[in-house]
Amino acid sequence: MASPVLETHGLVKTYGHAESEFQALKGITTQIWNAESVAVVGKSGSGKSTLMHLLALLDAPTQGSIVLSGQMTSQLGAREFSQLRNETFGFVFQQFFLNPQQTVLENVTLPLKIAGVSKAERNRRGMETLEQLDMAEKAKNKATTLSGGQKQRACIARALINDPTVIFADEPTGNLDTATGEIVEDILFDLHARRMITLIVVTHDEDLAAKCQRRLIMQDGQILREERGVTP
Ligand SMILES: Nc1ncnc2c1ncn2[C@@H]1O[C@H](COP(=O)(O)OP(=O)(O)OP(=O)(O)O)[C@@H](O)[C@H]1O
Repeated sequence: MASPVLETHGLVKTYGHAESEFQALKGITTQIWNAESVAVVGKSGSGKSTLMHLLALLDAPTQGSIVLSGQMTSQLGAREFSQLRNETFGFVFQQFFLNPQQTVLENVTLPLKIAGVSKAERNRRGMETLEQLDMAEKAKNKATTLSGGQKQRACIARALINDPTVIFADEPTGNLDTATGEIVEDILFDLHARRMITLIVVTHDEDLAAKCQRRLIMQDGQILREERGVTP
């Protein structure tokens, strides 16, 4: 039977203090199942990115809890917390977040460097992953010399390098033209299907959301409703 990879219980996130206080999430209880694809959709300001940041352990909730593979994350120390995040999650962002001073290979292998993997092993695994994404010949290029689609493929390679359980993609095609965006979508859904990677996508793009098995529709810091099924 499927088990949740992530569960949230009564998740509240409040930004600011006193008069400027704003409740961006108002008590979210949900599950993300192992190996499913989920889109988080809703109007601007509805809380999508805030929810993603909490699920990805990039930020802490004001109230409520997050359980990752059965483990209550609030009980982890800071070091365990970042180690778990580095080992379990891969990230693909609209803005790429590649270091322009570094080569593609250095960018892609950064999560391994953080995990303390030797340089030889980093380079071996980096090249293997770049080959899978048809990017091996760009390994020595500086990240700035890549096209948008190539940058996003480098980001997907970086997201994959630690063999993650979950990939978080925040508007992954937002900076790409339609054709390039579709190639990137195909890569992400192919990885999801072949490697059983859980895919959590935050997007305004209805076509992209429709390709996910489930959609969480957010409004004013709450999940308004859920939709299931992939639109053909
Ligand atoms: N650091 C912050 N300080 C104060 N308010 C914040 C902060 N981050 C987000 N907010 C507010 O929380 C609400 C939810 O923001 P969030 O970025 O999660 O929305 P979103 O649905 O992802 O929006 P978009 O689609 O525009 O990216 C918004 O009203 C936003 O202004």
